Amino acid sequence: MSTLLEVSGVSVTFDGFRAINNLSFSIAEGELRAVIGPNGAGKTTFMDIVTGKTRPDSGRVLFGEKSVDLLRLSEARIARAGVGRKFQRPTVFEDQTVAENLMLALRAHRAPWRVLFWRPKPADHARIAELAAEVGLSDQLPRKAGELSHGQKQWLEIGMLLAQEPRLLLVDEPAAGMTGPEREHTTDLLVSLARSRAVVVVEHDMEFVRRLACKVTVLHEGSVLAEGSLDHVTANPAVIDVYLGRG
Ligand SMILES: Nc1ncnc2c1ncn2[C@@H]1O[C@H](COP(=O)(O)OP(=O)(O)OP(=O)(O)O)[C@@H](O)[C@H]1O
Repeated sequence: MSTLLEVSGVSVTFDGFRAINNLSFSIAEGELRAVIGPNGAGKTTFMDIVTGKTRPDSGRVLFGEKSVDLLRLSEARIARAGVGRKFQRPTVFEDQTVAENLMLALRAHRAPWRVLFWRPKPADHARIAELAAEVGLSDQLPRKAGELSHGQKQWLEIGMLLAQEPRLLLVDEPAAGMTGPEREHTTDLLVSLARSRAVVVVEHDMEFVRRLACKVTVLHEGSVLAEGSLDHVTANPAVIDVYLGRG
């Protein structure tokens, strides 16, 4: 599989504190990857760098077959280049229906001058039905988003991100606040999304990570401490020492 994202030698210092320290790793096209690590390991900062919210002091972040340097692009251009990010808290429009939320996301995907003149076409309605089916909300399309369960709101937001057709989806702690069945649906959803795009999941819940059955990167003090299957990294004494042993 070819490389989609390559982070190399990235460092960020906040007020003299090195939050990301010479971080290097790569994500393949269509890969599902879990990123774990103790509080303060740099997981959020890593996502902030890839999405352009935080600018590193040094290093490179290359994306796609043309190796576009994301560090030269604005946040909006990074999103348009194919990087989507799902924050921990759902940010759907509560007073709009599920269908309207998806429609807004489709509309927002257009370049700013196009949004102004955009009117939904039959193909857009079909796309909304497709997006809803992809995240398991086909039977919820007429409902107000505010009436959905926490898990359903999260899936709706994922559906809205899919409207941008990302090639890389970054997902921050999806299992937080979900019921058992919602977690199961979310694992299945992430696994199925990764069939046609790369998905990077930051998560603390080890059972959730186990069910993803993917390669795991352990961050510690802003660098990669270990990488491999969950069984491989959780057997690593250094990982047990800094992360698992503390629980
Ligand atoms: N804007 C900032 N200014 C100062 N320090 C920051 C800033 N952002 C992050 N940090 C620090 O950088 C370190 C890495 O933080 P980060 O949020 O990336 O860790 P994390 O692995 O996501 O942790 P958690 O699991 O708790 O979310 C922390 O020590 C944090 O306090």
